[in-house]
Amino acid sequence: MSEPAGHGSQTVERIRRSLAARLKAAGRDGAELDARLLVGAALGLDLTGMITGAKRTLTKDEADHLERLAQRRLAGEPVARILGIKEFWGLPLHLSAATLVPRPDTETVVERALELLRADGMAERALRIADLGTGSGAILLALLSELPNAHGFGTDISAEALQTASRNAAALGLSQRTTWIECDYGSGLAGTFELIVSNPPYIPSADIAGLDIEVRAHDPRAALDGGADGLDAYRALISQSAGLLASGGFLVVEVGQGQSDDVEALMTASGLSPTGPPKADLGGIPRAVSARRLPR
Ligand SMILES: C[S@@+](CC[C@H](N)C(=O)[O-])C[C@H]1O[C@@H](n2cnc3c(N)ncnc32)[C@H](O)[C@@H]1O
Repeated sequence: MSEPAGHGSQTVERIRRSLAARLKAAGRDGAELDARLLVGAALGLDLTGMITGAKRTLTKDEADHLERLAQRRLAGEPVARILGIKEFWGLPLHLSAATLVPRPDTETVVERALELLRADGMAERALRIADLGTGSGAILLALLSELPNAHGFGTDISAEALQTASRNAAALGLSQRTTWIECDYGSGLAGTFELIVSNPPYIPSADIAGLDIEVRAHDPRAALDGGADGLDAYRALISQSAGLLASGGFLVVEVGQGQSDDVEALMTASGLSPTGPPKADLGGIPRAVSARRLPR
């Protein structure tokens, strides 16, 4: 058993509050939640454990462990990277150095895809779904969790990202309905798909140096860099998708701020028909652009 920390008054509650104050003073967003997550991780406590154990004193080992995690957060590392896990669509997803931390905005792509399939009565069908640039598998696994008869094909140029996605599928009991393929967007896929989704890299190369340290230093560059105008990935994957969509199939992609018109124009130029205005994220920014290969 380790010695209690020498500070005497380092109770779970006090150290959580003091860590939140340090994170706030350092200008880190979400300081309260981050402090709770880091204390929970260092002490192996869930929310209930933190409430019932609020008055207990930390051991020196626990205090040292927490301080190491705190220093990483104070230096700008996102909590999801420190913990190695992030919740997306209510699903806990493991991360690796090769995967983007899935963002809440990306749930807009999942919502739009489900709306389109459900409006068309397709949700119960044995759909084939492709996710181009799948990363942790976030979008694909969220869709499979909602569509009981669908099979998902996730592609990525990163073998390490695909290993992480495959591990996430196994942890969620979805392995049987997934196939992971290392290739350039849709180039390694065969057959046709009722739904293709993608959240590709879309940051213009020159803008990356100006991003917050949490993104610039901790998300993989291959997940961010969209080329000179940010649209390189869309040029590649939209024309590929037009050839892979089944008749009546949908393409839904995430876009960066101000990119929706250009991406819609690329879809139209590839013979796809927009399915309505882009779906906005919670901040009101057009985020999910969708189109359909019209049934002949
Ligand atoms: C913005 S991240 C999105 C990851 C995940 N879909 C999500 O929403 O959290 C883009 C992903 O595309 C992958 N990628 C980049 N270039 C690619 C290419 N040429 N072909 C396939 N995947 C690519 C990256 O490795 C990364 O996993």
